[in-house]
Amino acid sequence: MQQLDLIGDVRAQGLSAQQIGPQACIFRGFLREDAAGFLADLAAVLRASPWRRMPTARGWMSVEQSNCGSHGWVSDKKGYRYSLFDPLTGEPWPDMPALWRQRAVEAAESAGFARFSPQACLLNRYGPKSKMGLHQDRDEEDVAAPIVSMSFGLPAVFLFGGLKRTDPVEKYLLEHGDVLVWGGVDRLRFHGVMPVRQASHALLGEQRLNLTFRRVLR
Ligand SMILES: O=C(O)CCC(=O)C(=O)O
Ligand SMILES: [Fe+2]
Repeated sequence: MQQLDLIGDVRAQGLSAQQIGPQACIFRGFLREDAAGFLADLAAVLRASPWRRMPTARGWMSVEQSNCGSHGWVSDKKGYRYSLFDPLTGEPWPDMPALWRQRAVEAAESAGFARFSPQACLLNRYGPKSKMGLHQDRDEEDVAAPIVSMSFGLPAVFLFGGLKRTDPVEKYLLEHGDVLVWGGVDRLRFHGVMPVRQASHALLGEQRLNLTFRRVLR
């Protein structure tokens, strides 16, 4: 089993890495210096593909979502899938900003996943009380690639379960600037987000933003 081998390097850069599974790791404050750059890019992404709430077979997502990259994750009454086009505009999704891609690739590499090449970035916007139920990320054909997840704004409690829905879950606080990477033997673990507590973040106000970078096709 491949273990994280670059935690030493990350620490040397003044960042702390918290291993939460054999191949899962939280890099605390990884994006501390990048928030302004990410927010500038976010405005451009959202001009092309605005926030929207997606329907599911059983109701509505509690988060607002968008995508950038060549592929975007979409949900409707028929189910979940990746699409080359934004169903709201009929246009391709906006490009993945270079800074976002670069930091996602660096985080993956720091967690032991070299040559990560994401095709999709799903954007989630959590207002107060928004949550995400336990699920697996399994709409991607390529589960050899990790998921890289970036958090900004209000903190949230991330639930990290096992490979079965009924396995016990661990709880980790994800804060502004944290990056979580999970892959390999941890790639299909159930996970979710507890309802975000109402508060105001200095930069982002009453919201939490989460970006997940995914390799869709092999
Ligand atoms: O918001 C998060 O931290 C996780 C989001 C997530 O699991 C997803 O978009 O599939
Ligand atoms: Fe997920």
